[in-house]
Amino acid sequence: MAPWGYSKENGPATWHKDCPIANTGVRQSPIDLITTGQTCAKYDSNLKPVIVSYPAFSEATFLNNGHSVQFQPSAGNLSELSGGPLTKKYKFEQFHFHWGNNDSEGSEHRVNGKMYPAELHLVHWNSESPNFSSFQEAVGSNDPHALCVLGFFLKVGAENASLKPITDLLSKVKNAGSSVSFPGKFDLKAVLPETLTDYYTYDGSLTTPPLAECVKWIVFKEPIEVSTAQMEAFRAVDDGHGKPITGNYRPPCPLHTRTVAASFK
Ligand SMILES: Cc1ccnc(S(N)(=O)=O)n1
Ligand SMILES: [Zn+2]
Repeated sequence: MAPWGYSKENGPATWHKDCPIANTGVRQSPIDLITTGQTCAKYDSNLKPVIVSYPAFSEATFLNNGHSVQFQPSAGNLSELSGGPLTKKYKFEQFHFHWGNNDSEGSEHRVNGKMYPAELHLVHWNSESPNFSSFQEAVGSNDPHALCVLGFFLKVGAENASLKPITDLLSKVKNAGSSVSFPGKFDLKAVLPETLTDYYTYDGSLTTPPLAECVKWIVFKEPIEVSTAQMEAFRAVDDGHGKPITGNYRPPCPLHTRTVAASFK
């Protein structure tokens, strides 16, 4: 079968052929984050701020893998995540983005049905587990919280100077399969809001194949601003079939018996 993607022929509605869990899973991601009514996110006063320790990365690869662009530091990176709903320390693996071809679509998670133009995912794996010692092993571990992904919505506004080194590099990885070694240092901490206190959290999955149900999701309420030009730079990245990646986001999945917790009222 052709590798998965986001076109009619290989998009989310076809993924079940290679990944049955797409249709049979009961904790699939993304979801629509509902804030009022019956199945809405429930305030949990025990939820603490998320703590990130992200020393500036000095060595990383920026890759267009045909379905997203990802920033992956070398194995030696010491970036860590803890706090929030987590009971363990997680190691940073990579970050990547999901976006649409216009400002009314692009994010994977939605808030009361609203999509943002893009969503940033910071992927981490539990570095304290006795059952695995790498990201790939974590994905295959069946541990319900092997991974933790931080999701940040992007909205159009002022230019984001902290993300500029990334958006300026997009033209260098226009072709699918192309990658560049990231020039100089990148300060991911500067991209994020100061305080990581207001978020939704729930048990879910990877949003692309293998769709493994091993992710503790933490989706932050406050969007990050980027300029129209920065959004346009994402929309010029190609998918390997001579077309721009137009909408690399999976539609929302059923909540089933899950509940969503909110760290804020
Ligand atoms: C690294 C990775 C693989 C698959 N899916 C995801 S995602 N979109 O759930 O963060 N991340
Ligand atoms: Zn993602």
